[in-house]
Amino acid sequence: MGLIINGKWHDQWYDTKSHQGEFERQESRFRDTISNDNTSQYPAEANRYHLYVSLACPWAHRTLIFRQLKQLEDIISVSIVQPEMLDNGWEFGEPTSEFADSLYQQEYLYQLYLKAAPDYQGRVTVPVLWDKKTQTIVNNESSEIIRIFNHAFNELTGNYDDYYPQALRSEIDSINERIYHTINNGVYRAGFATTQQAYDHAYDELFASLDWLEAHLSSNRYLVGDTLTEADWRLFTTLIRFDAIYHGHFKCNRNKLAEFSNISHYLRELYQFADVAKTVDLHYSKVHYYASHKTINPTLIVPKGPVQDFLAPHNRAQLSAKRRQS
Ligand SMILES: N[C@@H](CCC(=O)N[C@@H](CS)C(=O)NCC(=O)O)C(=O)O
Repeated sequence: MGLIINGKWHDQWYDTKSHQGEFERQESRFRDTISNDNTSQYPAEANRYHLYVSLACPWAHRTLIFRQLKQLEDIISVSIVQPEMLDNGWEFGEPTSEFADSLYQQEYLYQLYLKAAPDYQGRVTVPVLWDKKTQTIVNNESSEIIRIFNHAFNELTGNYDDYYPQALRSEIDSINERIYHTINNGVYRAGFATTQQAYDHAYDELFASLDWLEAHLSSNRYLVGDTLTEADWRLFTTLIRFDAIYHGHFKCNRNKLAEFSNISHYLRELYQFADVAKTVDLHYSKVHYYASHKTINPTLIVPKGPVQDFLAPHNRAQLSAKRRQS
């Protein structure tokens, strides 16, 4: 893994030394939007935009879920990078492989970043929302890409489902804030910490939030009452990887999620929602984490377990019924 400095790729692990052993996530650089106004720089058009993802990455996974939920599969094409992220960062496969760069047949994702911006400095991350027409990156920040997918193409698809409804925005934003810091990024802060203190701090905040979540989900079907929102999907992509990856690889091991009853049922409900299960690939995800992070797992051995059944029944519908009665 590495980053671009002055137009060249450098193989380099995260710099935690300058932050007392804490992992700090880099701000995303490309922050444009797509709108349904034809005069905008990036108007909503079918077959114009392309998504670059890794199936392992929880941030990229959010965008795949929104592509699925909002019925954008025929309008927005996708390329998937290879699971391992090694000395050259994210890599593509041979042009005939399932991991090919179907647009430019490049070898590495960093080449795409340099194509978009020859002056780009920093880490090369997925997801990337690419404009085939102007050949540049529209946006590489998952929280913004999902909002683009939530509404920009509604008139083209006829799908008006809204996961960020106006009336709930302030509640969604404040839940997102807590979950981003302590859970989504919290597992990374624990796993990439290079001092005991930084790890302990991230671990404590993570499990305090999971305890809060378990209690919250005892009387709320979703994060924001009875309405399924983007806050749930943002959380889902971390929860689904938790027992298979973060519990062992990132040392988030006070409990397995399977030990939290409400969280487990909630997770199964989300997994079983529409075609969301099609976006989940835990084998590929395990290969990415265990076989890429040499500093954490030097043998690069990928564990076989755990055995999990996300298709087992869940009890979440009873909760909405109960709320209606009370
Ligand atoms: N803020 C970004 C974060 C994306 C991100 O960090 N992706 C990881 C994969 S899970 C990545 O590509 N990391 C490469 C690196 O850090 O060098 C987003 O949410 O879109």
